[in-house]
Amino acid sequence: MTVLEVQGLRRSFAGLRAVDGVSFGVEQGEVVSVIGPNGSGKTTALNLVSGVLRPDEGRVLFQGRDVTGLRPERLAEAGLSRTFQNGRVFGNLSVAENVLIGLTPTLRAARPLARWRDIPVLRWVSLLAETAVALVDPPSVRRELAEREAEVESQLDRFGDRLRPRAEAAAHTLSYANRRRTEIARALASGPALLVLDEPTAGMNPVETAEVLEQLLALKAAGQTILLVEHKIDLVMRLSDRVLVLDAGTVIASGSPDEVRNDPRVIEAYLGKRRPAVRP
Ligand SMILES: Nc1ncnc2c1ncn2[C@@H]1O[C@H](COP(=O)(O)OP(=O)(O)OP(=O)(O)O)[C@@H](O)[C@H]1O
Repeated sequence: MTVLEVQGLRRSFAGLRAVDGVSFGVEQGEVVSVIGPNGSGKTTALNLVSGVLRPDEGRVLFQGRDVTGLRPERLAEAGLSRTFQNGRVFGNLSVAENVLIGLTPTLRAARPLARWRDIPVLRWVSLLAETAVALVDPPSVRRELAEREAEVESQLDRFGDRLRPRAEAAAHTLSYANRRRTEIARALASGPALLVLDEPTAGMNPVETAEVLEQLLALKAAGQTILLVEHKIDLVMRLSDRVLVLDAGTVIASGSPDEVRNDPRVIEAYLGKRRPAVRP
């Protein structure tokens, strides 16, 4: 089954074509990586897929549904979760609370009338209902949150000694690598059909990178569908089923890691701009 289908995406910034007619698909259980030199449009492409930016042209189909232009929170509810290049966490909340927030799209009792949020006239009714539920704290909400705590625990366990002992620590006290782990745990908490990761190992040392690679391989083995932007080519080659290479906003090559590694256009794009990225 095709989880994500991107058709002819375009997005310009002040005349600069950051993404210029990009099309690709992600099948269920696949890991697809997007690579390319700096400024080639990778993050913009992820932003278009995950609703952070609206495309000037093109369509995004998620699980067969046209979701072009939907906001990120609606996409999260539909099953598309993402992380950001710079590791966004809520600094004053604990690690466990950050992960709990990732479960918001799955809450039912705590978010009555959530589906009315997109209807301008009824939006306030939905907000009022959520506030009332928060103030009254009915047993159904307590039960739901207690159930969700088990999910938070299991996400923290995924990162073992790195996050488990720090569950109650404020996120601003974490190392950079642990913030990235917290962000991944938060994105996974809702059980997304598609996990979108923007440079999950950015700023990590080789040991930390190897650890994240193992965790991503475990996720892949468990059947998680992943779309990934990453500069670390060794990680991309080990993890990906397919690799998409962007240059100047267009797809210049796509295929298995081996096909892409040996593609002359890819070698040229990298050697012209970032010498050590691709090893022939
Ligand atoms: N909000 C923006 N406003 C103006 N220009 C932008 C904006 N976002 C991206 N760009 C430009 O679009 C082009 C593509 O940027 P993008 O961040 O998508 O590339 P990238 O491949 O992710 O780069 P990197 O590997 O450095 O993260 C770049 O020239 C960038 O300067």
